[in-house]
Amino acid sequence: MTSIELRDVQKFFGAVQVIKDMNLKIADGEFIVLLGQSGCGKTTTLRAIAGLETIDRGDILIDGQPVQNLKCSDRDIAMVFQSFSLYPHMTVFENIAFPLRATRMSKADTDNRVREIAKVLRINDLLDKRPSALSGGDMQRVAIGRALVRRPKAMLMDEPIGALDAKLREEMRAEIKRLHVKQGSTTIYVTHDQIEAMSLADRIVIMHEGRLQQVGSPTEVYARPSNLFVAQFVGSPVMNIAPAEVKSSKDSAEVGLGGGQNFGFPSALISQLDAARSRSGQLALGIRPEGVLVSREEKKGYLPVEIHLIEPLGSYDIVDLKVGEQLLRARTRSGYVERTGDKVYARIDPEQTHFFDTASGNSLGVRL
Ligand SMILES: Nc1ncnc2c1ncn2[C@@H]1O[C@H](COP(=O)(O)OP(=O)(O)OP(=O)(O)O)[C@@H](O)[C@H]1O
Repeated sequence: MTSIELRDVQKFFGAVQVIKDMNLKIADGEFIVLLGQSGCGKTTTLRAIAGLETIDRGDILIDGQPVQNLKCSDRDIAMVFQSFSLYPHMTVFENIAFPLRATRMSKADTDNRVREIAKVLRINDLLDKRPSALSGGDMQRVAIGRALVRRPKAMLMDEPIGALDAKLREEMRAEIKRLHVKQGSTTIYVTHDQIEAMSLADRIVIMHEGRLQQVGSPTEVYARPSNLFVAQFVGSPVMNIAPAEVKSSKDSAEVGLGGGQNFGFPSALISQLDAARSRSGQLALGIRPEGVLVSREEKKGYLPVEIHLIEPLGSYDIVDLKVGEQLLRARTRSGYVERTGDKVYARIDPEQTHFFDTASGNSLGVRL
C-alpha cells in the first residue's frame, strides 16, 4: 500500500522557479502520468519525489509520512530512466540481482526473485546474456526488472521508452501497462507524448511552466479541458481554436468565426455562456476535428465551406475547411471529400463545443 502526496511543493534553480505550488494526491496502485512540454518541470518533480532533488518549500508524503528530509535510499522508491544504464560487464541476471546485493538476501532467494521478475517481463531466456547482445526493448525490460526486483513502494519512470523506435515504443507501452495491471504498484510516469499518456494513465497530470494545469482521467482531460493549454496539448490532431462572436436573440443563437458566416447554436447554450462570460467578453471557441461535421450535400444548419487541404491518414482523412477567414480541421471518413477547392457543407456540433475566456485561457465550463 503506497500513497504519495505533494503539498504546496516549490522548487527553485537559482532565481528560476521550476515547480510552482504543486498539490497532488496519488492513491495506492494508481498509474499517474506527468505530461507536459520539455522544460515544464516533470523530471524535477519526479526527482524530488525520489529524493534525488531537494525541494525549497512544501511537503512530500509517502503513506502519510513526510519524506522530504529523507535520503533517496530511505524512501524505498525505484526509478527507471530513458537511458538504461545497465552494467555492461554483467549478465542480465547479475544486472537485475544487483539491487538485492545490498540487502544481503540469500543466494536462493535472490535467484527466485530474479527469475520471478524475469518471467513477468518475458526475459527469462536472456538471463545469461550481456546487455550488448540485447535489443533496445529488452534492455529497457532489464532496467525495469532491476527497478522492480526489490519490490519498492513505488515506481517512478522518466520517459522510459523515449529512446526506442516507434514500433518498439508501442510494444513496450502495452508491456508497461500489462505489468502495472499485474503488479499494481503505485507508478508515476513522465512523458511529453500525449498518446503514451492517454494509453497508460489512470490519471494524467498536465504541467506547464512548473504549474499543474489539470489532473484527470484521460477521458476527462480530453472531453473537458480546463483551459486552452490543456485543450491544445491533449488530442491529435489538435483542437481547433477560433475567436468567436456570439449573437443571441430570444429563441435563436449564432456563433460567428469571422467572415460573415454564423453557425446556429441552441439558445440554451448561449444563455449559459452569457451567464459564464467573463467581463472582457473575448471568447475563443474550441472544437475537435471530430466535432466539425461535413456533408457533401446542402443540409439545414450547415454552412458552405471550401476544402483547403486533404490529409489522407489511412482509416480516416483530416480535412482543412475554409470557413470565412478561418480554417477548421475536420475528421472525415477516408475519401469522403475528393479535391481541394471543392465546396462542401459544414456544421459545428454544439455538444462538442468548448468556450474559453481568451484573457485567462480558462474554460467557461459551458456544455450542452
Ligand atoms: N540541475 C539544474 N540546474 C538548473 N536548472 C535546471 C536543472 N535541472 C533542470 N533545470 C531547469 O528546470 C526546468 C525544468 O526542467 P525539467 O527537466 O524538470 O523539465 P522536464 O519537463 O522534465 O523537461 P524534459 O522533458 O526536457 O526533461 C528547465 O528549465 C530546466 O532547464
